[in-house]
Amino acid sequence: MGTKSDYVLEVTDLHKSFGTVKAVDGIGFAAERGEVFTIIGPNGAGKTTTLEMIEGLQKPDRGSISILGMEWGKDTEAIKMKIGVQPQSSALFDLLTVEENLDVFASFYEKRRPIEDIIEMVNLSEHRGKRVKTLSGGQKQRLAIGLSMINDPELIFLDEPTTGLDPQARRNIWDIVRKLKSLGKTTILTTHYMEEAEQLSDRVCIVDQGKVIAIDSPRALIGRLTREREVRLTFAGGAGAAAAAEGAARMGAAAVRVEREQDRLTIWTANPEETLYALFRYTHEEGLAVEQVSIREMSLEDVFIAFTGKEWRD
Ligand SMILES: Nc1ncnc2c1ncn2[C@@H]1O[C@H](COP(=O)(O)OP(=O)(O)OP(=O)(O)O)[C@@H](O)[C@H]1O
Repeated sequence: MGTKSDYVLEVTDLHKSFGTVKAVDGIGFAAERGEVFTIIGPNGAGKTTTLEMIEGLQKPDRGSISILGMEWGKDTEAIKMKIGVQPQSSALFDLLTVEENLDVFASFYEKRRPIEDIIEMVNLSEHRGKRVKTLSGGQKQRLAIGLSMINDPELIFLDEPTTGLDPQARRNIWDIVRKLKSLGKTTILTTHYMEEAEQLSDRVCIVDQGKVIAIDSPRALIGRLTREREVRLTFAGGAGAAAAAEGAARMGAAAVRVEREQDRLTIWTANPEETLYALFRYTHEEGLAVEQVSIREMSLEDVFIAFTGKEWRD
């Protein structure tokens, strides 16, 4: 982590307005070589506009973008050789086969990754001779990612590669992102799926209203949340047993808040272990049977809600 030369992409104070709408309002970040860097944010946060400026498709009103030390305008052709942008599915040639699509895209570049390699990497060996129009949504997305790799780029942009795919198809795409990482590629990802961001990202950048709200690893972001955990218990003895345990839980020093609904007890505590230890000692002494117990882990979704004040929806 850290020295300036490790940055593959540096974005500084980026601005872009459409009329009175400030789509991007001072966004800055730097992505390190080999990491999966994910931008998440609510609809309209400015993710696509940011990516399109980085990809050279839109011109910023203000701010700078450095890609492998190069700049759009000065080093345009050189940048194009070094980056890979996943095309929209609609940009694929429907009547051509998987292999023919790769051939066409390959013809745009001098430096190429062998097509054989790519087909294997995106797991399309069995479908190489099929026309694009006969492929499933997930297969098309895999081909699109394959096309972004055709020039063997160092930096790859995947804009919502799994949107609309079923869970298995999404996981197949995750495998490809992990393979890219194992090859040492840097991936800039956007997604609407929190679980995906949490699973795949080395670092996550939360964007809201054109601004960066937080950047860190999923673990570190979750760690910034309050340390309280939610502990839930149900009791075989029903509401009476839960009420007795509720009294005991309220006596415990670690519990911040206790709620009971029928036979279910919910305790918010900064120290779940201590809380449970004290509570189990009590239930054991009183002969109360605990039926179920769980501690809810904080997720990236909780982080998102805490930082943006907005509910998340897939
Ligand atoms: N070409 C344009 N003309 C006018 N307004 C635009 C244009 N492109 C984007 N905007 C506005 O800029 C804001 C940011 O849009 P952007 O598409 O970058 O957000 P996003 O985070 O990618 O959203 P989503 O998650 O819905 O894809 C929105 O308010 C959007 O309506």
